[in-house]
Amino acid sequence: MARLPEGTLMQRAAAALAAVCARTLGRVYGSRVAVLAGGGDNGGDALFAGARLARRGARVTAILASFRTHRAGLAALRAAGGRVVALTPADSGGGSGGAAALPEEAVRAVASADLIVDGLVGIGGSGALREPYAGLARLANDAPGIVVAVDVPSGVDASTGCVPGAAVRADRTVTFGACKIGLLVDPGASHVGALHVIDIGIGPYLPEPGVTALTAADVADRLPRPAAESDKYRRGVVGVVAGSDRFTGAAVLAVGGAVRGGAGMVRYAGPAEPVRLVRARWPEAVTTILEPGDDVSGVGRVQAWVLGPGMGTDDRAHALARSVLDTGLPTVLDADGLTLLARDRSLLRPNLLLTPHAGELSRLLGVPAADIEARRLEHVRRAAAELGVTVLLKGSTTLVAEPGRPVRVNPTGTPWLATAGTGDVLAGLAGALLAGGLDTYDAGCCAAFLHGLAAHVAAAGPGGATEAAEAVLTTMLDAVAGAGTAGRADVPTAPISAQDLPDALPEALRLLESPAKMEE
Ligand SMILES: NC(=O)C1=CN([C@@H]2O[C@H](COP(=O)(O)OP(=O)(O)OC[C@H]3O[C@@H](n4cnc5c(N)ncnc54)[C@H](OP(=O)(O)O)[C@@H]3O)[C@@H](O)[C@H]2O)[C@@H](O)CC1
Ligand SMILES: [K+]
Repeated sequence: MARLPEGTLMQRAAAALAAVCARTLGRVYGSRVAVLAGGGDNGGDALFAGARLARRGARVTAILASFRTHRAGLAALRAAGGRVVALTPADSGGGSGGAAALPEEAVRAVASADLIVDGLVGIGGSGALREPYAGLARLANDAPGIVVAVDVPSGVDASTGCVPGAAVRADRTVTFGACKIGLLVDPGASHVGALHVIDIGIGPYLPEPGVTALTAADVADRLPRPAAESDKYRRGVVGVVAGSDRFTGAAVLAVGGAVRGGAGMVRYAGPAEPVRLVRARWPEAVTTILEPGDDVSGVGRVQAWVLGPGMGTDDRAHALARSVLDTGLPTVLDADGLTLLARDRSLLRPNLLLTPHAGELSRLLGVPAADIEARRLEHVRRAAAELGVTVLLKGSTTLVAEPGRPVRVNPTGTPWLATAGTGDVLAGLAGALLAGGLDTYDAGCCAAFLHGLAAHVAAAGPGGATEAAEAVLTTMLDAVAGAGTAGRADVPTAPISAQDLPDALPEALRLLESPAKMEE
């Protein structure tokens, strides 16, 4: 890299950025483009890209947020016929700022632009955006034009995904070299829009990432597959301790996730009413009625447990949970099981996969849930380190952390999953993968991946399932792996319920197993 002439990387970045802008505009000639340029190299990228668009006939106005502007970029823009609006000290807005403090010319240029290039700050940004950067970010968000962020939406912390103040909400983000962590982790991830990862030739020089994502091929490689000589015991028997007379659905859903997740056998143990319902919906499950005070010694041989959804948190539930954990077998601990653990840390064992949402992690760590949502990466890492186990933090971007390994971010999530009971299915599915021999880290990551894919399949319905899943498998994952462009398929979708997920899992698995389709 040191041998590349100065500016080569920026030229590659600007060329790719201009190409994405041109594709987005459709017709460049005569289009109106506003370039928001900060004082660093991120502004330089944006100005050079603006110059390229101006040379193709776009009417480009650059708004300079800082007195220190990238000189060569500014010269190129001017030479290509671009207009420049420089903000003066009075435009800084005295800290409170906002659009009102910006000159009319800048406001007009942004409001009337077909496309706005956000080159305010990139990986060199730190802390909440100051004025006038923050005001320009808000202006861009309120404008009707398409917003293309350069490297990172300004205001999003590239290394954590935290958004400490005003931030650009982009329709597209063109990022260079590698996908930054902050583009994958919420709340930053929800500012990114469609993601384009551009290889500018610095791959070999990048450090080991602290966050990674599994591709479809990675997941397919890891999934346990029955061999010719497999019997139900070798494929893995998963024991499910979930549900209660009050919460019967949790039992049915967790068992469903385990059955459809490929377990050789599912044993369910619980009170008589959920046992009846489990048998009605999943006749292949082997059930044991637990009377109050029973432990799991009579349940039979299992290789992994799913413990917690809907089981309650009273003393009996506590004793039952302890009897499961005392087996020492790999266990997915979810929902009420996590509440019990938050109250009694002596339940902690090695070989656990905890699957909290932000509220449950908040109780485990003694940190407000809002802090967890704002700094998800930090808190999932901290939970894994403090508890010494694998932690899967559910949410709009699910994260899986294990001490000493990179955090894995799940790329298949969808907002349709934010509905009651979906977590029970995830717990059952992860349990099936644990029983099949995956370790807690891979079981958590693969379960989250398949769960998200099944949700896309279910939301798209039979007509659009394949298209929806392929869109997730090809474009999005390529982008995460650093190879291209991400976009979501325009498949019509509808709300899903948790019970749709077990039924969608077989189709999700089939699509995952058809590499030809994924590589098209
Ligand atoms: N690395 C590479 O190989 C390549 C990198 N490339 C590009 O370079 C970018 C990194 O450039 P960079 O290092 O110059 O930093 P950058 O993101 O422009 O930010 C610095 C500016 O932001 C300002 N600023 C900071 N925080 C702020 C705040 N809170 N609120 C307001 N202002 C704030 C800060 O102001 P200052 O603190 O100096 O007053 C300074 O002016 C990278 O993202 C990519 O686009 C490509 O060309 C390809 C090759
Ligand atoms: K930016």
